[in-house]
Amino acid sequence: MRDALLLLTASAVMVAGLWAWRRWHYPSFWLALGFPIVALSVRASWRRVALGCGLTKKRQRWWFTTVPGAIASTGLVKVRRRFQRVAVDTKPFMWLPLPTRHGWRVTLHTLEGQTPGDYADAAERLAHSWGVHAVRVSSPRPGRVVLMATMRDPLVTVAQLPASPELLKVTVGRLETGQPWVIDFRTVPHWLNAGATQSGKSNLANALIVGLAPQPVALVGFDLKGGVEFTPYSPRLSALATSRAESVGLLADLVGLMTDRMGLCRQAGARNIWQLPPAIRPVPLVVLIDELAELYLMADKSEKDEIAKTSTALLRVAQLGRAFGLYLFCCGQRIGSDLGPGVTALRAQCSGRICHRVNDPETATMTLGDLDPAALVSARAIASETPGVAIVASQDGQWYRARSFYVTEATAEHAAHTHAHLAPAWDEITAHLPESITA
Ligand SMILES: Nc1ncnc2c1ncn2[C@@H]1O[C@H](COP(=O)(O)OP(=O)(O)OP(=O)(O)O)[C@@H](O)[C@H]1O
Repeated sequence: MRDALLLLTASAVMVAGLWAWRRWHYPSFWLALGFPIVALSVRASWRRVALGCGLTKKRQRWWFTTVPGAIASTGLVKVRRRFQRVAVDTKPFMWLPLPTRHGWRVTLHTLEGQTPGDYADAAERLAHSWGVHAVRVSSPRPGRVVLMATMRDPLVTVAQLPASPELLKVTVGRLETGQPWVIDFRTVPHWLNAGATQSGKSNLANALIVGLAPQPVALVGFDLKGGVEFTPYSPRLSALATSRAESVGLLADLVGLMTDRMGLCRQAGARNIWQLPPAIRPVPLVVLIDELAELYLMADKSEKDEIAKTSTALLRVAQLGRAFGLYLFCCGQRIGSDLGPGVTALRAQCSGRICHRVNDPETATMTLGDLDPAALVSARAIASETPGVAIVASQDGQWYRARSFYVTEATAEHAAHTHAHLAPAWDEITAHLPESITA
């Protein structure tokens, strides 16, 4: 019976392999030999693995068992086989593994009382048992979990940045599942991008600039590192603030712009700018902030007022900006409550979270917040040899390991110069604002 099942499984995985080959043109070795062997060994060892990883449940079953019987004339105890109810370990039902680009995936039926969290807790144990790089858990519907195994780290090398033709949507890298890592501002309007120095934050901002530069959007920069990061991209930026004083003015403009767009939407009976007719729809605006902490740090008390204004304005943009086409991408080495209550409130508004390599667990905790604790462990494990690798809280509500495409400053600068003619002038954008705001 067991052999027949294995034979059936082998034939099915061969068919699955052929299908995958036709679809993705797999290397024939993995298809013809590697995957069927792996799939068979996964199926064959599932009982032991599930038992070892604590994923089985005791169930009462009718079973033939051996029980001691009468004492024979030789003095030995006779044994009898009896059909009786006993508690046996039951494993979750496993479907056939299917090949994926970087390994395989398999669907399981959860046992009563189990949740996807139980499988997520066991993911590391499963990865070690199967000898794979990582196992990720998702749950497409109640009662089912999908285990996605990656054979080796797919983030060691990632390909080149592809074109991003869709408005406000940029493919910035690759997820460890092999899928593209997409930053879609219309789905997740505000993002926090944290990481220690040399962890790849600016590289990600470069990827965004290259992706957004050919699109009909206005880009606004806040570069409190004295402008060293964003000044080379100024041809494509509609406005750039490089000091605290300039930031206060630019943020006041942004708040004014938001209020103006609110009025426009109200008059047209629209809930957001996307419901306005294209002829009167204002241009969407992506605000890139490098070194967020610089906006909040206070050298002496004289800066208190400026910081309060900055903090309030930025929070208002984060709270109300989405409907009026204002999107935030905030980068920083440390984004914590020690910078003041403004940062904590801003963080709560940013549902997109990216955590590169960090130096301390608190930064990972502050960035990834209340995500699965495994995400924090993963963030802490990012090696300094792999800049650009990050933990991303994605729009599907899950977290992923991902790596941005390598985009040099020269590439971003070239994109900024090539598409400079698409940068709307700031005076044009703010033309309707009252003098008191733009002054
Ligand atoms: N995705 C990537 N792939 C390969 N190399 C990368 C990647 N991202 C960054 N790097 C490398 O890491 C270096 C540091 O990256 P980056 O300047 O983006 O870090 P950072 O976090 O902005 O540092 P800082 O805070 O000091 O400005 C870059 O010079 C680049 O060579």
